[in-house]
Amino acid sequence: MSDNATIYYDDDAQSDYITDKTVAVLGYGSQGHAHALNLADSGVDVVVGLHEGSSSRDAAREDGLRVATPREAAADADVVVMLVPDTVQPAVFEDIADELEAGNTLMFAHGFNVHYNQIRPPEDVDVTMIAPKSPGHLVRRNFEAGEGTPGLLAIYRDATGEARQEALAYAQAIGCTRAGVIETSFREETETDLFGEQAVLCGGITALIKGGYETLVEAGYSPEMAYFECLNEMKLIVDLFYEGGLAEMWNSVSDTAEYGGLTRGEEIVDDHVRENMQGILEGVQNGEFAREWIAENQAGRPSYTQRRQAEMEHDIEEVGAQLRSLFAWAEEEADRTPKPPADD
Ligand SMILES: NC(=O)C1=CN([C@@H]2O[C@H](COP(=O)(O)OP(=O)(O)OC[C@H]3O[C@@H](n4cnc5c(N)ncnc54)[C@H](OP(=O)(O)O)[C@@H]3O)[C@@H](O)[C@H]2O)C=CC1
Ligand SMILES: CC[C@](O)(C(C)=O)C(=O)O
Ligand SMILES: [Mg+2]
Ligand SMILES: [Mg+2]
Repeated sequence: MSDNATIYYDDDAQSDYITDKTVAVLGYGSQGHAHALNLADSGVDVVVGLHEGSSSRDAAREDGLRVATPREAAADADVVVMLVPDTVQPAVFEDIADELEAGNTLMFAHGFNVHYNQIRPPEDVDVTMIAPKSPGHLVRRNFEAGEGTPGLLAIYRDATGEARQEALAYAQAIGCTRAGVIETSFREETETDLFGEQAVLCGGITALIKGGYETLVEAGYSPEMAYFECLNEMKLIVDLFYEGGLAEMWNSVSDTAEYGGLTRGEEIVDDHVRENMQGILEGVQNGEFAREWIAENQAGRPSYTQRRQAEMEHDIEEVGAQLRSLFAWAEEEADRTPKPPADD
């Protein structure tokens, strides 16, 4: 553990810094529904802010929450949490900005818009972040199971002198201090999060899976074999990392797999791949990725739409859907798995 890491747990938080307040959760998607429901279960007064035509309004109401427009919710609240997609946050901020009063808090779960100057919050408002290091649906699932989700805390502006205590109380209310909350900055959270999702967690891993699958299928092996080997078993291997680090995985696999993996892994992720990772990190640090993503949205998302479609049409998706429907637990899983938002 690095000497200067500050990690907070339940005992470090005083719940009344958030239970005495009204929190407006703007958005009811992956993070929004999890924060709103966990806060409400922790005794916080929550209002969900969604635009009039929002398809999430019914879901929030059915879950027993009060729903208003983002402006009304912000006007009612002491703490406003931006949990709409990063690309729509600047417009939502413009809409609610004059409802923020001195001493209120504007909160984020990711620093993109503050770090890249797409949102400039007023000077007299606290600006904080509690960023769960997890997809939102697991933030809710873990909380309901009595477990926690690790998170990050960052203070961009402490106008009231109480920003840290309030953010910690919020982290406790959504279950993050059960697992541990690390203090960081908006810059560090933004850059590491973007790098991680591009190079490793989302981009890197899907490219590795598809590369392995295509290599086997092109060599004449059956798509079903390739699917199980390169995608399905990935989850089982990652579960071992999660439980006990790299060592638990290496202990659990055969010596043959361990020797093959230790000798061949670095042939795959070689110096060239590491140079590419450096390039991705530089693009995040110098703002090139942010400018590209903002321009992509301004242009109506042409590249995003085309790449997303191609991903959905990859053979591995068809084979996977067929195989998963045969799993004995498929029906139970389908009931438990939250549906993704329709258009995102
Ligand atoms: N996804 C995740 O697990 C993680 C996300 N984050 C961060 O959390 C934040 C939220 O991300 P995420 O949960 O993925 O977001 P989602 O894409 O899941 O948010 C969708 C929600 O936002 C609403 N919404 C969309 N457009 C607008 C608008 N113009 N005005 C008001 N509401 C709108 C949607 O309503 P409707 O149904 O009407 O479209 C829906 O309720 C981002 O900053 C993200 O980086 C951080 C950690 C992990
Ligand atoms: C890994 C993707 C993520 O950063 C997350 C779930 O933490 C995101 O932006 O959704
Ligand atoms: Mg993340
Ligand atoms: Mg992210």
